[in-house]
Amino acid sequence: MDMTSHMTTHFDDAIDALRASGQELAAPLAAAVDMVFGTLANNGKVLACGNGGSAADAQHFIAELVGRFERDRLPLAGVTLSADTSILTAVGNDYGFDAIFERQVNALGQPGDVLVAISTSGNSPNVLRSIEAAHDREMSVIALTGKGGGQVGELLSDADVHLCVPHERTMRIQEVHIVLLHALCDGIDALLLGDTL
Ligand SMILES: O=C(CO)[C@@H](O)[C@H](O)[C@H](O)[C@H](O)COP(=O)(O)O
Ligand SMILES: [Zn+2]
Repeated sequence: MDMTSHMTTHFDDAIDALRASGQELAAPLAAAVDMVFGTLANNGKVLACGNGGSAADAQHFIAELVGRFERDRLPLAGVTLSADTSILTAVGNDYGFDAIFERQVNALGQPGDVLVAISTSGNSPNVLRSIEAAHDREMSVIALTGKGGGQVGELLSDADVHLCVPHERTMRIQEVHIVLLHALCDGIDALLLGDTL
Protein backbone atom coordinates (compact mmCIF):
# COMPACT_ATOMS: atom_id res chain seq x y z
CA MET A 1 0.00 0.00 0.00
CA ASP A 2 1.19 3.50 -0.84
CA MET A 3 0.52 5.16 2.50
CA THR A 4 0.89 8.68 1.16
CA SER A 5 -1.82 8.18 -1.43
CA HIS A 6 -3.94 6.39 1.18
CA MET A 7 -3.64 9.47 3.40
CA THR A 8 -4.50 11.70 0.45
CA THR A 9 -7.80 9.86 0.00
CA HIS A 10 -8.83 11.03 3.48
CA PHE A 11 -8.51 14.67 2.46
CA ASP A 12 -10.33 14.07 -0.82
CA ASP A 13 -13.14 12.15 0.87
CA ALA A 14 -13.48 14.77 3.63
CA ILE A 15 -13.73 17.53 1.03
CA ASP A 16 -16.42 15.57 -0.85
CA ALA A 17 -18.35 14.96 2.38
CA LEU A 18 -18.20 18.64 3.30
CA ARG A 19 -19.28 19.76 -0.16
CA ALA A 20 -22.25 17.37 -0.26
CA SER A 21 -23.22 18.38 3.28
CA GLY A 22 -23.03 22.08 2.46
CA GLN A 23 -25.49 21.59 -0.36
CA GLU A 24 -27.96 19.62 1.77
CA LEU A 25 -27.56 21.17 5.18
CA ALA A 26 -27.02 24.93 4.82
CA ALA A 27 -30.78 25.61 4.95
CA PRO A 28 -31.57 23.44 8.01
CA LEU A 29 -28.42 24.79 9.66
CA ALA A 30 -29.76 28.33 9.24
CA ALA A 31 -32.96 27.13 10.93
CA ALA A 32 -30.86 25.72 13.77
CA VAL A 33 -29.16 29.11 14.24
CA ASP A 34 -32.59 30.77 14.53
CA MET A 35 -33.74 28.11 16.98
CA VAL A 36 -30.76 28.46 19.32
CA PHE A 37 -30.77 32.25 19.11
CA GLY A 38 -34.49 32.36 19.90
CA THR A 39 -33.99 30.11 22.91
CA LEU A 40 -31.08 32.13 24.28
CA ALA A 41 -32.89 35.43 23.68
CA ASN A 42 -35.78 34.09 25.79
CA ASN A 43 -33.48 33.12 28.67
CA GLY A 44 -33.53 29.48 27.67
CA LYS A 45 -30.54 27.19 27.49
CA VAL A 46 -28.89 24.60 25.31
CA LEU A 47 -28.22 21.03 26.46
CA ALA A 48 -25.89 18.87 24.37
CA CYS A 49 -25.04 15.17 24.41
CA GLY A 50 -23.37 12.39 22.44
CA ASN A 51 -21.12 9.36 22.89
CA GLY A 52 -17.39 9.00 22.27
CA GLY A 53 -16.18 11.52 19.73
CA SER A 54 -19.64 13.08 19.79
CA ALA A 55 -19.34 13.57 23.56
CA ALA A 56 -16.22 15.59 22.83
CA ASP A 57 -18.09 17.53 20.15
CA ALA A 58 -20.95 18.30 22.56
CA GLN A 59 -18.44 19.54 25.14
CA HIS A 60 -16.55 21.56 22.54
CA PHE A 61 -19.74 23.27 21.33
CA ILE A 62 -20.97 24.15 24.82
CA ALA A 63 -17.54 25.54 25.74
CA GLU A 64 -17.89 27.94 22.83
CA LEU A 65 -21.29 29.09 24.09
CA VAL A 66 -20.34 29.52 27.75
CA GLY A 67 -16.87 30.81 26.97
CA ARG A 68 -16.63 32.40 23.58
CA PHE A 69 -16.25 31.53 19.93
CA GLU A 70 -14.18 34.07 17.98
CA ARG A 71 -15.28 37.36 19.54
CA ASP A 72 -15.91 38.68 23.02
CA ARG A 73 -19.56 38.60 23.98
CA LEU A 74 -21.81 37.76 26.90
CA PRO A 75 -21.69 34.15 28.13
CA LEU A 76 -24.45 31.98 26.67
CA ALA A 77 -26.36 29.32 28.62
CA GLY A 78 -25.36 25.76 27.81
CA VAL A 79 -24.70 22.49 29.61
CA THR A 80 -22.91 19.37 28.36
CA LEU A 81 -24.67 16.19 29.43
CA SER A 82 -21.74 13.94 28.56
CA ALA A 83 -18.99 15.49 30.71
CA ASP A 84 -19.77 15.07 34.41
CA THR A 85 -18.23 11.75 35.44
CA SER A 86 -20.04 11.63 38.78
CA ILE A 87 -23.46 12.07 37.16
CA LEU A 88 -22.59 9.67 34.34
CA THR A 89 -21.36 6.94 36.68
CA ALA A 90 -24.13 7.42 39.25
CA VAL A 91 -26.97 7.45 36.73
CA GLY A 92 -25.32 4.74 34.63
CA ASN A 93 -24.79 2.56 37.69
CA ASP A 94 -28.20 3.12 39.23
CA TYR A 95 -30.49 3.45 36.19
CA GLY A 96 -28.45 2.07 33.29
CA PHE A 97 -26.31 3.57 30.56
CA ASP A 98 -29.31 4.23 28.36
CA ALA A 99 -30.64 6.69 30.97
CA ILE A 100 -27.53 8.87 31.35
CA PHE A 101 -28.74 11.74 29.15
CA GLU A 102 -32.49 11.31 29.63
CA ARG A 103 -32.09 11.73 33.39
CA GLN A 104 -30.21 15.00 32.95
CA VAL A 105 -32.73 16.33 30.43
CA ASN A 106 -35.44 15.61 32.97
CA ALA A 107 -33.42 17.36 35.70
CA LEU A 108 -32.49 20.47 33.72
CA GLY A 109 -34.75 20.85 30.69
CA GLN A 110 -37.44 23.52 30.60
CA PRO A 111 -40.00 24.28 27.89
CA GLY A 112 -38.32 26.29 25.14
CA ASP A 113 -34.83 24.95 25.83
CA VAL A 114 -32.93 23.23 23.01
CA LEU A 115 -31.33 19.79 23.05
CA VAL A 116 -28.42 19.27 20.65
CA ALA A 117 -28.31 15.49 20.23
CA ILE A 118 -25.31 14.07 18.36
CA SER A 119 -25.16 10.50 17.04
CA THR A 120 -23.42 9.49 13.82
CA SER A 121 -25.56 6.33 13.52
CA GLY A 122 -28.72 7.92 14.85
CA ASN A 123 -29.19 4.73 16.86
CA SER A 124 -27.52 5.20 20.26
CA PRO A 125 -30.21 4.36 22.84
CA ASN A 126 -29.09 6.98 25.36
CA VAL A 127 -29.33 9.69 22.70
CA LEU A 128 -32.74 8.41 21.55
CA ARG A 129 -34.01 8.55 25.12
CA SER A 130 -32.66 12.09 25.56
CA ILE A 131 -34.74 13.17 22.56
CA GLU A 132 -37.88 11.54 23.96
CA ALA A 133 -37.30 13.32 27.28
CA ALA A 134 -36.76 16.64 25.49
CA HIS A 135 -40.07 16.23 23.67
CA ASP A 136 -41.80 15.38 26.96
CA ARG A 137 -40.42 18.61 28.41
CA GLU A 138 -41.54 20.71 25.42
CA MET A 139 -38.00 21.35 24.28
CA SER A 140 -36.87 21.61 20.67
CA VAL A 141 -34.22 19.28 19.29
CA ILE A 142 -31.36 19.82 16.88
CA ALA A 143 -30.10 16.36 15.89
CA LEU A 144 -26.72 15.86 14.23
CA THR A 145 -26.58 12.43 12.62
CA GLY A 146 -25.37 10.55 9.54
CA LYS A 147 -25.96 7.17 7.86
CA GLY A 148 -29.50 8.18 6.91
CA GLY A 149 -30.40 9.37 10.42
CA GLY A 150 -31.32 5.97 11.90
CA GLN A 151 -33.96 5.90 14.64
CA VAL A 152 -33.27 9.54 15.51
CA GLY A 153 -34.76 10.52 12.16
CA GLU A 154 -37.95 8.64 13.03
CA LEU A 155 -38.25 10.26 16.46
CA LEU A 156 -37.92 13.88 15.40
CA SER A 157 -40.95 16.12 15.01
CA ASP A 158 -41.55 18.81 12.39
CA ALA A 159 -40.52 21.45 14.93
CA ASP A 160 -37.06 19.89 15.27
CA VAL A 161 -34.03 20.35 13.01
CA HIS A 162 -32.28 17.30 11.55
CA LEU A 163 -28.73 17.78 10.29
CA CYS A 164 -28.05 14.39 8.71
CA VAL A 165 -24.64 14.15 7.07
CA PRO A 166 -24.90 12.27 3.75
CA HIS A 167 -22.11 9.78 4.49
CA GLU A 168 -21.76 6.28 5.94
CA ARG A 169 -18.40 6.51 7.77
CA THR A 170 -18.44 7.64 11.39
CA MET A 171 -15.21 9.61 11.15
CA ARG A 172 -16.35 11.59 8.09
CA ILE A 173 -19.69 12.30 9.73
CA GLN A 174 -17.92 13.55 12.87
CA GLU A 175 -15.67 15.79 10.79
CA VAL A 176 -18.71 17.40 9.19
CA HIS A 177 -20.44 17.65 12.58
CA ILE A 178 -17.68 19.86 13.93
CA VAL A 179 -18.03 22.14 10.90
CA LEU A 180 -21.78 22.30 11.53
CA LEU A 181 -21.25 23.17 15.20
CA HIS A 182 -18.70 25.87 14.41
CA ALA A 183 -21.00 27.32 11.77
CA LEU A 184 -23.80 27.31 14.35
CA CYS A 185 -21.57 29.26 16.75
CA ASP A 186 -20.67 31.71 14.00
CA GLY A 187 -24.34 32.19 13.07
CA ILE A 188 -25.28 32.88 16.70
CA ASP A 189 -22.45 35.40 17.02
CA ALA A 190 -23.52 37.07 13.76
CA LEU A 191 -27.04 37.56 15.14
CA LEU A 192 -25.71 38.81 18.47
CA LEU A 193 -22.85 40.98 17.30
CA GLY A 194 -23.29 41.64 13.59
CA ASP A 195 -21.73 39.54 10.92
CA THR A 196 -18.27 41.02 10.51
CA LEU A 197 -15.17 40.01 12.40
O1 LIG B 1 -15.05 8.89 17.77
C1 LIG B 1 -15.36 7.76 17.50
C2 LIG B 1 -15.14 7.23 16.14
O2 LIG B 1 -14.58 8.21 15.29
C3 LIG B 1 -16.01 6.85 18.51
O3 LIG B 1 -15.58 7.20 19.81
C4 LIG B 1 -17.54 6.94 18.43
O4 LIG B 1 -17.94 8.26 18.77
C5 LIG B 1 -18.20 5.93 19.36
O5 LIG B 1 -18.01 4.64 18.83
C6 LIG B 1 -19.69 6.17 19.60
O6 LIG B 1 -20.16 5.27 20.58
C7 LIG B 1 -20.55 6.07 18.35
O7 LIG B 1 -21.90 6.41 18.68
P1 LIG B 1 -22.90 7.06 17.63
O8 LIG B 1 -22.20 8.19 16.93
O9 LIG B 1 -23.33 5.98 16.67
O10 LIG B 1 -24.07 7.55 18.46
ZN1 LIG C 1 -13.34 9.78 16.36
